[in-house]
Amino acid sequence: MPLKQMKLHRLKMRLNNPFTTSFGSVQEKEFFISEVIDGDGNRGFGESVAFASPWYTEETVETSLHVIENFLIKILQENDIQYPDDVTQLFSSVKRNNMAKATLEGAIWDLYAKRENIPLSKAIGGMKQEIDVGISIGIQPTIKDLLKTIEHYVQEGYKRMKIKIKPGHDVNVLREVRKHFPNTPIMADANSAYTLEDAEHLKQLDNLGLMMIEQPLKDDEILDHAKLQEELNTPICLDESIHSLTDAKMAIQLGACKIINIKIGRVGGITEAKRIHDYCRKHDIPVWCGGMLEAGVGRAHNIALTTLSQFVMPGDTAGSSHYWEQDIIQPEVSVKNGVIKVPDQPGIGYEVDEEALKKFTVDLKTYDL
Ligand SMILES: O=C(O)CCC(=O)c1ccccc1C(=O)O
Ligand SMILES: [Mg+2]
Repeated sequence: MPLKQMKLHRLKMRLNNPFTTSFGSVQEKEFFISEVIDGDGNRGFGESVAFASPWYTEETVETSLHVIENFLIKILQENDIQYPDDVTQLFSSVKRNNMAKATLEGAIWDLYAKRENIPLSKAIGGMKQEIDVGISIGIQPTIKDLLKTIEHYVQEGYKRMKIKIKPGHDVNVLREVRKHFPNTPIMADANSAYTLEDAEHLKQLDNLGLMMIEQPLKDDEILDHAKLQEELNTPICLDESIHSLTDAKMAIQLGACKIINIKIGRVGGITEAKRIHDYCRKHDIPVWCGGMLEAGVGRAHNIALTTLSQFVMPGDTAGSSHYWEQDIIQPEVSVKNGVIKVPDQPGIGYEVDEEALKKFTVDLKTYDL
């Protein structure tokens, strides 16, 4: 692929509502839109997902920029890319920093699909024309607020409700939720807030009919997750623990989880996400696509990934308007009855709205490739 230039648009956008997890709240979001341009004037887009502080993984907006500018761009300048999969191999000389890598790799995948004149979903081997999505609900000020919020999203048709939990705000809350919504598919996400010593307490979740509990323990506690899964009937789903196919293999073979949440940024790009997907498919492990409060470009990548066959559970890719007053793509991502229609235009299948992009841009850097 004749890559000519990479642009890094730094955007600042404000979420409609603060999003609260066991680790704190996010409302202002700074991130990068990567734009790779070829010799024929095609443009591919990617989006970075690291937050301002390293609460989710060790990466931040600033570490992403540091790694992209000083290492990853050089690799693209010094090597020819035949196929997007090459990028993962080339970037492997840089350890971890997966979100930085995925920022550039995603743009190259979009460019590749546009050059081939096919949707990104087809370029990666996806077959679905529609995908099912659920919604992730942050910690609310009161149980009453939470119940009202859930009611709203049940009415909108989202396919499952993900409720954030933390110590002191878990079994009690979920019991109440289950009482009001006896038949709604519900899951919980702890974002690493517990230790194995909480096993007895977490066992109380077993009679609430949850689809799964996501990431109860620390990201590197794969062994402890295996011990916890032995105690729990509720399936464990891993999020923060899975940075690579190697992590996924270890987690599955040790019995640390029964379900995996795949996030493109966390695993270093679409190619690695596909490899994890393929392994899970072979081993009958259901997967679903997680979210990082993305703007439209990242959302479009998640939609394409979710068209792969082993994404058998609703993901976190809610509609644009749930997050943003104005998104940066046209049309915005819309969800009807918990379903997104997969776009059939080339590449990510949504147009980047140049005016919106400009409006939210606080810095722009250009690198010749
Ligand atoms: O709606 C979304 O994009 C996902 C929301 C979410 O749960 C989340 C948001 C930011 C960081 C981590 C997580 C998570 O899945 O743990
Ligand atoms: Mg999670």
